[in-house]
Amino acid sequence: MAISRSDSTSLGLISGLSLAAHAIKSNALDGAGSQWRALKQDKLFCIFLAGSTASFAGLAAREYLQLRAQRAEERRLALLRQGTAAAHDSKTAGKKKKRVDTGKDFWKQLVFLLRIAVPSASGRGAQLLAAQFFLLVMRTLISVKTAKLSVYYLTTAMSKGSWTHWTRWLSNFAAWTVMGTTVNTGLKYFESLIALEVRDKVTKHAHAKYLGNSNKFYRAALMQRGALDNVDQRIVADIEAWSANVAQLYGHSFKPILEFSMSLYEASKELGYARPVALFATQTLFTIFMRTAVPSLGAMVVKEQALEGSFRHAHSRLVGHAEEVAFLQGAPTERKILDENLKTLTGAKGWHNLMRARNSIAEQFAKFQGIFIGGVFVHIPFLVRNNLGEAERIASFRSTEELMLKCGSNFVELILLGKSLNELSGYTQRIHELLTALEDCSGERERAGAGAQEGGSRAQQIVFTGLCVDTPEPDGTSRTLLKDLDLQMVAGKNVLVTGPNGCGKTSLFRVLAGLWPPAAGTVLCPQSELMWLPQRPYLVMGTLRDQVAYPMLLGYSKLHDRAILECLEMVGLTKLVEADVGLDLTQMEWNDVLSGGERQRIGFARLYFHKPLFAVLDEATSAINPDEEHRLYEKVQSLGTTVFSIAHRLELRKFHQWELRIEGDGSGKWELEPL
Ligand SMILES: Nc1ncnc2c1ncn2[C@@H]1O[C@H](COP(=O)(O)OP(=O)(O)OP(=O)(O)O)[C@@H](O)[C@H]1O
Repeated sequence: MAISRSDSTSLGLISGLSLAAHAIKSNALDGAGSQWRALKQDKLFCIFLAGSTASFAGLAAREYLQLRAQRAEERRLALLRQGTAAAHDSKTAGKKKKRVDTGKDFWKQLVFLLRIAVPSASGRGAQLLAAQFFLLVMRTLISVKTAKLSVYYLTTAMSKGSWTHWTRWLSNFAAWTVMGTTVNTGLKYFESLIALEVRDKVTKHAHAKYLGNSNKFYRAALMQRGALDNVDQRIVADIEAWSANVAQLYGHSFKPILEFSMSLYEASKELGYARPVALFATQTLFTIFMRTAVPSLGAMVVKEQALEGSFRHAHSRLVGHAEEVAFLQGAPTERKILDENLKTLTGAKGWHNLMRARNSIAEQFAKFQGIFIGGVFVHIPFLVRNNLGEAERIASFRSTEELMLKCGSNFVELILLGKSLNELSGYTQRIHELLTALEDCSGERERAGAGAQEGGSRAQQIVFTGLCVDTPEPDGTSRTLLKDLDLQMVAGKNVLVTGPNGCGKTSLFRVLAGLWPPAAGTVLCPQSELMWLPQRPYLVMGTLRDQVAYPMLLGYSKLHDRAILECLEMVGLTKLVEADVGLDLTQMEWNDVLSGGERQRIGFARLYFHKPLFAVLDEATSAINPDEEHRLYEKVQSLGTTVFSIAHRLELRKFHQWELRIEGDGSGKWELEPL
């Protein structure tokens, strides 16, 4: 099969190209004429071509004009909103857009995330990557060998009419088919396993940061800005897309590298190295030039994911407030809000698709240019070679051409990996931003923690010393709620906190719990001995038992059932314990099946169950009738829990020894009086 290399390369590159140029010059008219004649003979095809081109162009123009109008309207609205949070967002989004590319930052961020995804060289992730690598090498071997042998045998069989060669082709084809199918299936399977493994590791890492000991999820919810907006979207959707992209890129970057090198090696046996090298140098230059014309896919991904997040958030809000909206008959308004969100999302995606089409033109052009130039480089030596029989010439040409085509398409694939990396950079930035922002929250927490320290040996009391509390305004401007508060709270001395709405009653306890950092001063508090009962107690997904034991999750364990039943009895909720299922009773959403008063009673049952030394009762009995309220308070006292209460009802004063009155006039003034 092989022809001597000196034969094939005896024609120099330049002289070969000048021969080709001469041939084109002499036959260009003939080429164009033959195309024209072929078209004229096929009128039906011409009509179809003209019709479909016209309708495509019409549709594309309409889409373009619509999207342009929509973008102009969005820009106008953004200008109107200037100075508001929305304008702030769009400005920061604009800044972000510039930063998304595959530069140095991207590689740093990617390495940072990959270290989380594959933490050790012997772990499951590394094993999967190694297995995938061997499969990739195997597939490349199969594909390169098949290309060369198959084409050679088949072309020889056809040109010589040789059954022997045809049978060789058949057995070769059958053998490689079985192997190829197995390897390709393995590759797909391992790609999905890698994607899952990467997602699992990165998501768990994000969960650990988000839901670690320091209430970062609370800060994330509080500071819904920048990297902490749509945390759910980033953790659920972005990490999933990033993992799938990484797994796909791993396979798709090794494959072209391997296939390119092996095909080039095989083809060089016929063509030498000069032609392929010249070919790929041309292609590199061409592709670099084309890439300057394409937009940044990373920036598009960032924007799209942010809009997806907002759309999802709008839906979640409706689910969370379904009852209020239904009472207010707000469905048409909510629909408008959701449709507006959808419109912004589809508008942005539509525009991006148009930009991607530009990208695709550049890509397709690069591919066809590769095939064209590749073809010319391979065609010339065989066109001028006279020392081969017809069958031999065709067989050698076809098998070499096949290899060079493989080389070419892999080379283009390799260069176009830039596109996939560009898309990946969008997800990478969003996830990296989130993890870094969660890391930064620690600073806040440390500052908060500096205020709300564990009491140590003084664990039987809560002490505020020179405490100042400011609101954490997202734009950096804050208001003073409390100034220089000195208060020592000892066991058995309950404090009633009063003041006008918004004066900072709850905020004082946010600082006490370490959720907000104090503006100045310190708080000493036995955190593990403090419990908070809000107006709307949180109900966890789980059994009735879990509602009482929260934050302990007992599930179906009956270990504490007696105590839990007693607590439910004390708050008058034994009716919830159904005869057949008992405390195993589970509801999809407890908030939907319990009334406001029942929810507050669950809160008290929880308090009785845990018996903390201190508790903050923040309007915790607002939905309970006064008689019951008294009994609940008496029980709290008898269990030895000292309380801070925020309450407006005068009847509750008798359960407290002190009143802390906050002025709420912006001066931060307060008064402490015995009751
Ligand atoms: N996350 C926040 N970011 C910025 N400001 C906040 C935040 N949470 C509360 N505030 C502001 O802090 C002030 C005090 O709020 P706080 O909840 O402590 O009021 P309150 O005295 O408990 O009021 P009420 O009696 O109505 O429950 C309010 O003006 C409120 O707008």
